[in-house]
Amino acid sequence: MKWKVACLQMDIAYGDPEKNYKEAEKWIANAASEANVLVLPEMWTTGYDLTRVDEIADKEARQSIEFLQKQAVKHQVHLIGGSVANEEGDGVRNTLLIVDRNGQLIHQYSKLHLFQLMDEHLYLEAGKDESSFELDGESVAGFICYDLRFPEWMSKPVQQGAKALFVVAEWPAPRVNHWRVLLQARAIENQCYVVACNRIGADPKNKFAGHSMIIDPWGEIIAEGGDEEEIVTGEVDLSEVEEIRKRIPIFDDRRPNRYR
Ligand SMILES: NC(=O)CCC(=O)C(=O)O
Repeated sequence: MKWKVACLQMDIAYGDPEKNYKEAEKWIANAASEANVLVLPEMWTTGYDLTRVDEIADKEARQSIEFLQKQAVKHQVHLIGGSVANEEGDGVRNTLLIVDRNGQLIHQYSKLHLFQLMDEHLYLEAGKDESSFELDGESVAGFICYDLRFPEWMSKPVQQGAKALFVVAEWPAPRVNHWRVLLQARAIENQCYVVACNRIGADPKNKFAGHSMIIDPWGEIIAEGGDEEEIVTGEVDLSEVEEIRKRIPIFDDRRPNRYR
């Protein structure tokens, strides 16, 4: 399976979902002419306006799901639909929405690791979902920002067959070095593609890094964004994963009973 992927490295209006839906519509239309799997950033409907999150979160993510379904069908693209503030019965979660080109919501994943430096633990609930899902019959997985610092969590779907890991983020500029190195490390240690979309711009507390990245299973950077709004595109050829896993068979050589 080959995909042309695009990371929508967009700015996000703080606490203004209606403006963000309008902007995202333009971004999706532009990216759809270049790619068939589009990735939006973390919390793209609201940004990190957490003090108002009860007011502006999307109820059961309904409006966001409907928006993504309409865009996916209109442009015939799969949408790794970034994450949104999702108000569920027992609280608000940071939820990644995956919609395929037929408009089916094929998976939801709520962020497991809440990032205390950005107050997530004060306003959000941790998720309970698995990260893996199938896209065009291929096993892949989706993660959200701070999850990137937890290699055991990111390798879990890979042990079960995932060949590509999607990451959506609002990763601040002062730690861009961590972002780049960790993404490359996750690709190398899991011998899989990593497709990571980070926002750009600033909110009242943080300036964000951009530098969305598409990395192959050997750890080579196929494409990387800079410090501006842009669409970062690259080709993902999943047959490469098998090739690399044969070259250095780390999954055969693992000794899990010695790791605890
Ligand atoms: N939105 C996030 O989870 C940010 C994570 C982050 O900045 C980090 O350093 O980790």
